[in-house]
Amino acid sequence: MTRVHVLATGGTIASRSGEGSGATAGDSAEVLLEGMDATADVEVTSEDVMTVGSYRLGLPELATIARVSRERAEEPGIDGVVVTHGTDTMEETAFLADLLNGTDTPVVFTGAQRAADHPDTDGPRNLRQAVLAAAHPNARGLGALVAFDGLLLSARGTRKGHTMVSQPFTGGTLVGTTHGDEFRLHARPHRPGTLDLPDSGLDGVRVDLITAYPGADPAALPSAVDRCAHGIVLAGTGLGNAGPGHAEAVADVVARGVPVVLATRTLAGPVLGVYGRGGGADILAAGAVAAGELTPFQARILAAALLAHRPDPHEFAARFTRLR
Ligand SMILES: NC(=O)C[C@H](N)C(=O)O
Repeated sequence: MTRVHVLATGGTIASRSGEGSGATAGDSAEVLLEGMDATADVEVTSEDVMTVGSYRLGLPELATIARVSRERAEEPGIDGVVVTHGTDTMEETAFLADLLNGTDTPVVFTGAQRAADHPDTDGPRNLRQAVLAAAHPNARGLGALVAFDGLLLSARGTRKGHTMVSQPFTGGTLVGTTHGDEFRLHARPHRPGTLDLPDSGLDGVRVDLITAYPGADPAALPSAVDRCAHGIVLAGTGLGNAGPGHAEAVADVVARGVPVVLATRTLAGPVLGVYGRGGGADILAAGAVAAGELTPFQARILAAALLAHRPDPHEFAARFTRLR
């Protein structure tokens, strides 16, 4: 019999309104599975990793979740792993899990937009679809995925694009769809490679995200380094541009040994060094590494995972460019 192992981490799928200051995560994996309709032919086991809203997570917790997901994926008796997680930062943890997953066993993230005690909660349905996708033979080798409201998206490239609708995720590759108990594979996601974390995980690693906007102060870059950032992601405008002073600020922090990744705050498309006068061409010439098509949030996760190994700047640039 196919076995799927569920890792619960919290989020709205595990939250109830209760009394007091708003919904909080509290339901265990066991409670989540009690609310889910049984799945014929799939044995479901589970464990609790943590029980928090994903807006409270830091990099060490992301590393814990991603590592446990990989360890379970490596277990011979487990055919698929499901991670229940808050939607706010699912795109970060799922991408880290994708980077770490060198096995053929899929790791399928899911959650809910409406709390467990909401009359129209979407959690049990999403969980069931995630379990069925994780159990499916066609899901093998797909890395980490996000199953939500009938769609299965690649972890790489996806982002939360709406605060409250039932399908909040956008971007990424549409890998498959589920309809009832039927799962269909449409495409295989682009996965350029995997990596390991050191024993210390992401403890102590700091990567700051700085956004370009009209009138933005380029001093945000050196002050991030003063506050001990090991790396910076600059979310530029459009193709990866920023206003006066940013290219010089990039050159300054790169000279101090702190890598800068140039991403775009635009929803889709690659970073390209097209514009001068401080635009992307100058920022890349100042030593920034292009994020390619990675979102700023996922570029930050890749940068953190690489910086955990304390690479020299050339090694960082080469590994980032290979895995982006
Ligand atoms: N829908 C959700 O799961 C949002 C929740 N606040 C979280 O990210 O934990």
